[in-house]
Amino acid sequence: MTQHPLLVVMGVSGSGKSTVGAAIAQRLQVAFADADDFHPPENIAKMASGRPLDDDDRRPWLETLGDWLAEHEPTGAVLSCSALKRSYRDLLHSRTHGLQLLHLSGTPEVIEARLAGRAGHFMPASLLRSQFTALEPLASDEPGTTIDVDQDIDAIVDHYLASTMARSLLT
Ligand SMILES: Nc1ncnc2c1ncn2[C@@H]1O[C@H](COP(=O)(O)OP(=O)(O)O)[C@@H](O)[C@H]1O
Ligand SMILES: O=C(O)[C@H](O)[C@@H](O)[C@H](O)[C@H](O)COP(=O)(O)O
Repeated sequence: MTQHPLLVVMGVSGSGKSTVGAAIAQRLQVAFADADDFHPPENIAKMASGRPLDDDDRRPWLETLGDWLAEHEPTGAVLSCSALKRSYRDLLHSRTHGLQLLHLSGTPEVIEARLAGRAGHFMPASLLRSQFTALEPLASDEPGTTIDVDQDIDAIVDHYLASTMARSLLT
């Protein structure tokens, strides 16, 4: 692990990005942000009305997120962000150095059950199918780790921290 890790926790809605991202940031003692809090009101209204975002809706949001990450390079940070497509992740990389990714991966069944149990969020569970359609899992040339979300939160965090520690010992 680099001294000041810069990490995006990615995945579809309900995969646990906010929960796991905040827990990793706490363990690493670095800043945390949730990309949901950077959506303009139009994006929130669109999702809340049951319509998925498209590339044009997401571009300015991703640019803002890339700038947030770049600002936090000196101290390290964790950002939970869907980052569903390779092109979105490439945009974040283009504004940063040394960005790592953690993909929280799960079956539609497991994640649907999580969304059903989550209250008070603007994102309707009906959009989950479109999230899986858009999702492009990490490719082998992308710097990151994929972890199955069908385990408890502490296990996911421990697995991630152990895997990055092991990788840093090998480099
Ligand atoms: N590993 C897990 N095991 C059980 N419940 C989880 C796990 N990860 C997240 N949750 C719960 O699932 C719901 C969705 O998690 P959340 O962090 O909001 O996902 P996202 O930010 O990806 O939409 C929340 O109610 C959260 O408490
Ligand atoms: O790119 C998108 O379509 C959105 O970012 C989406 O993926 C995200 O999931 C929503 O903002 C809901 O927020 P949660 O992921 O917290 O459900």
